[in-house]
Amino acid sequence: MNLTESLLLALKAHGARQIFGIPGDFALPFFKIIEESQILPLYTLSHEPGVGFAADAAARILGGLGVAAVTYGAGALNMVNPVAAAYAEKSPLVVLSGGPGKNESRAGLLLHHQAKTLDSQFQIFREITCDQVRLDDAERAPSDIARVLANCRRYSRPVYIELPRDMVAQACASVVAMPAAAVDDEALDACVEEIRARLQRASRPALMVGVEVRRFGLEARVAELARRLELPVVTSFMGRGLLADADAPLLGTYMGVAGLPEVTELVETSDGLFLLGVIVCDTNFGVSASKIDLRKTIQALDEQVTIGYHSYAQIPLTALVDRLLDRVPAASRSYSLAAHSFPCKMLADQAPLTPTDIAAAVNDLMAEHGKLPIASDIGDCLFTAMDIEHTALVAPGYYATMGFGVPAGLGLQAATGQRPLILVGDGAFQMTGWELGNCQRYGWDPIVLLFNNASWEMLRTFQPESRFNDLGHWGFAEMAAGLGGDGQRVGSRAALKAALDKAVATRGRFQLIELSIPRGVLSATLTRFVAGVKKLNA
Ligand SMILES: Cc1ncc(Cc2c([C@H](C)O)sc(CCOP(=O)(O)OP(=O)(O)O)c2C)c(N)n1
Ligand SMILES: [Mg+2]
Repeated sequence: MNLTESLLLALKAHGARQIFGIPGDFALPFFKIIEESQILPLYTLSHEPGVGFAADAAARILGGLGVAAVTYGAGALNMVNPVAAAYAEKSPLVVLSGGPGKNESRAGLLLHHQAKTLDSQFQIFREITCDQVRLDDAERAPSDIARVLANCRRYSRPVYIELPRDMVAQACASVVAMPAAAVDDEALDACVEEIRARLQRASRPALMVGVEVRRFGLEARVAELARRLELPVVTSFMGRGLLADADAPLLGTYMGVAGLPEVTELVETSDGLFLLGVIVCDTNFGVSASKIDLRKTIQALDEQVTIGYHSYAQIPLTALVDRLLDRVPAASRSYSLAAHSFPCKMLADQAPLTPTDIAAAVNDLMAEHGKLPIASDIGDCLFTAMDIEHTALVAPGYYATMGFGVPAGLGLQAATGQRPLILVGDGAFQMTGWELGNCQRYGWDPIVLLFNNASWEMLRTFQPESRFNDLGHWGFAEMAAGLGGDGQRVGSRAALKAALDKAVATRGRFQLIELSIPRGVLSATLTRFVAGVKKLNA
């Protein structure tokens, strides 16, 4: 077996199900082995940001590893932003980069794709990954790969693997997975007992679930725990979509002043707020009407549990949830809450479109045809998603990079085989929407809702006087056919309903519905968000 095959088998054993990539001369040798070995399917896309976002989304939706394969220099450095997004949002993404062979630097020439030194790329990725390795020693490679992939899964953060092109076909032993890190049983018990005592003492305990619950595949167990503890559950903004299909007392998504009043009230008045796998960041908490005193909460994140002024170290979320379930008796009755009612039954008349109409039309579509997993870009399309029924959702809710939506939708379909719904603004579509041109080769057929307000509208809400937020009119619908799909521009509710019905009925080609939204017409959530931020900053 050669080094690349050993690596591919290890990736598969650690939960990778496909590779997204763009080759280059430094990567051709290992791409050849990927293609010929058929250990993992390879999907090439058109621009490395799309490769990174697609691989990230595949990791998020499957709870496995996402794999992004690129060439050295121009390819890998083109993907820094998606890897940084994966790091910030705790997505287990593996970056495979080709690299110069051992002797190439000895010729004394600068190499093409070299930025500063031959090691610069490695140093850049050190900053946005939790572990890195250059596979320049076939003897050491199996243990190096085992360590790096174990850390990728354990910390749910990206890792960087550089494959010098003179190493990829070297004979190499298979990789033996590292055993899971030991957990101190007594510390775990003490931590669980203290959490239970805190929750029992609280008069208004509540559970907030965040991204780590999905990253470690804990949704069903956390739903069971919420039922047993009889805790109302909310998701963080980033955690939207969590527990969508679980039998859990889910109240909604916490968004402070921008969110549902009953959710805001529950979270901000709770005297026993249990943050499970929640990243404590501004998009999750920045819009709190009353500053939540985090010192009064229980926070479990990054293998640490903080209660008040003290912390328990090395308590993985899985071990914590499992031990809580061991200690909390099964519920005698099923505990559920009145589900929040979302906009629905859109009136299919000639009225112009608003984001709330779009959410209602999507809810009607899902009520009739079943839920669709959603990949959303940032912008008002993501705020609109807060009015869509709970369903699997991948979105860069915290790192907030544009360009995620379309490639992430392709990643979802590659990973799950399910047809996704993609929500994207016109500005973000201009960045990576062209990846739709790859759908035909792979038989992907997402339904794309393109929110066209001819504007960087989110920016305009903060700085309305700036004309540079005007994007002008791009004929996105007309471009769809050239990319191998079907496009339609709609400006009324009736036209939207008809376009969605046609899209659902058409399989095998992506369906792009360009939604003409009048300037300044915002979703209810973004309207509340902007008003809330202005009030908090006043
Ligand atoms: C890669 C990238 N570049 C720039 C930004 C800044 C930015 C926003 C965030 C605040 O940083 S929101 C926004 C406008 C988005 O426009 P569009 O996709 O059309 O959506 P909408 O019209 O709904 O706003 C920009 C440019 C970003 N988030 N990501
Ligand atoms: Mg826009």
